[in-house]
Amino acid sequence: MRMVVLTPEEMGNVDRAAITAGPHDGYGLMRNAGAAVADLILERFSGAAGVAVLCGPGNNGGDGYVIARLLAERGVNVRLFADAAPQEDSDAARAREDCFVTPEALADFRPETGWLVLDALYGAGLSKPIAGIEAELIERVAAAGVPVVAVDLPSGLSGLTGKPLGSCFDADLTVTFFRKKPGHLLMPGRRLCGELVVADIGIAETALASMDIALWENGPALWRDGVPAVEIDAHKYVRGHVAVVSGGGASTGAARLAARGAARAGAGAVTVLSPANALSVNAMHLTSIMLRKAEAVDELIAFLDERKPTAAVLGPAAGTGERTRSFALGFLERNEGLKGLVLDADAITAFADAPDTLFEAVRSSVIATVLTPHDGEFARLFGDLAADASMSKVERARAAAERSGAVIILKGADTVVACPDGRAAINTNGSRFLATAGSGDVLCGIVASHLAQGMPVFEAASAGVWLHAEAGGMFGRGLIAEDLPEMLPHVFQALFPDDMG
Ligand SMILES: NC(=O)C1=CN([C@@H]2O[C@H](COP(=O)(O)OP(=O)(O)OC[C@H]3O[C@@H](n4cnc5c(N)ncnc54)[C@H](O)[C@@H]3O)[C@@H](O)[C@H]2O)[C@@H](O)CC1
Ligand SMILES: [K+]
Repeated sequence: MRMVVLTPEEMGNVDRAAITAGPHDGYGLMRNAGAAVADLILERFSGAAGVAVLCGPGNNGGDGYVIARLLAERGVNVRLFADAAPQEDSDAARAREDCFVTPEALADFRPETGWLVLDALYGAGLSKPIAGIEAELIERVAAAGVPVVAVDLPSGLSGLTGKPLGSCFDADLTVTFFRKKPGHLLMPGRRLCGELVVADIGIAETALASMDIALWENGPALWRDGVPAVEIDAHKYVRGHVAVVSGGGASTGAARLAARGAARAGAGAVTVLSPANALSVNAMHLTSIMLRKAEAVDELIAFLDERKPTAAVLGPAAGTGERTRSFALGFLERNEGLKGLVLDADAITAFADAPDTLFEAVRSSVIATVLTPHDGEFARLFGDLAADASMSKVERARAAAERSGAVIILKGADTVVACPDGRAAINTNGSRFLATAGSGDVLCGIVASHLAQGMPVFEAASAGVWLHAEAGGMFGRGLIAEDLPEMLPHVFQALFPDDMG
């Protein structure tokens, strides 16, 4: 199943639609939410001496009152801390009335060893930084190092951006409802949530039917059907031909990493395009991958006319000068044969002084273009978006995609893939071991390989990011970039077990 991610605002719409459709009213959903959290606490923290429930003024606090009551009914030692009473006649007010545990003042809360803290201060409704006594409590809990279970979101964390607004709980377990929110997946939110559980609270799947969904957690369900099958009568060029541009004599490894990634990801043919001074070093290190001289753009055009590659990679150690700029524009001006272009590293930096030249070329090109910046490269092309701290990583990547006309792979521990049409995916299978030189070069090759094989661009980019991360995770400690292409057959075997033979 495709893993839909809802913004807090969309989740509010879903809640309202579900309440209108029935059978549960708002308090019914709150009771279901509270029961899901209480069950998990009983299951996971049965050895706790007690549970201190901290309730805020809104519905997040309402969930907390339900949890306090259910745990106390089950014989758990519960203390309840809350200052402001919920608004009269609200669901949270009903939950408080039904809770027989007497609330104590928040200021009287002291974390106790062996106890669990249940954070029900703020969830989706957080609207400003947490201050005063609540901020103090968060500091006290962090200093005491006691375990924290957060209801919906760790209080202080923005469900939209994944960034804390001031003080924020660092939870061991977060239980959210119905669907994940961007703040659970984007860093540092993902880390601050601890383990994330999505609980069913009785909202029907049909609540999503009328919504214009545009954000997913990246995973095979998003693109698996688009991965090209290899037909029994396939020949190498039917399986796509990827061209990778190499840098000069002392900087050729990056292109070969991309080329190897492209080959292992399924392209039938791969050619490295090399300046004259790097031909012999490239030749010494290439076997199944072809090699061709392309010193200047006329040689590139001759190659494109003659060999008709279906996708290309430009940037890894290609240099930031005129050759790279002219090659990028040369690729983008093609109107037949070439289907996809991945611009990375130096090909991004090469346009730092003239981003609009690149964007205009991308927008007027028929070629599906993917830009793969890390944060530093992103800032070179989209300085204003990079500087806007109010934007989430998803919003930044989407705005960049819309402006440039390219699919953006904004890399990091929480890589975001965004399409100019607004679709976006947050990647969550990233391995910490991917932080190694050359890893990004391999990613370019994998993405280009899928483009070369005719996969639509958003799917090709999302698949490339996921497969690359999966390969890194499967290898684990000791990983170097050279290992990533070699892990791909194992990743594919796990993904397509029927594809042997
Ligand atoms: N029917 C529903 O809508 C459901 C909602 N649920 C819960 O409801 C939560 C959302 O409830 P609300 O929309 O009431 O929002 P919250 O309970 O997160 O907080 C909203 C209240 O806190 C105040 N506030 C926000 N930030 C503050 C800050 N930093 N300092 C002081 N006051 C602040 C607001 O003015 C408002 O009164 C979800 O996170 C979830 O836990 C669940 O019960 C499931 C069903
Ligand atoms: K919370």
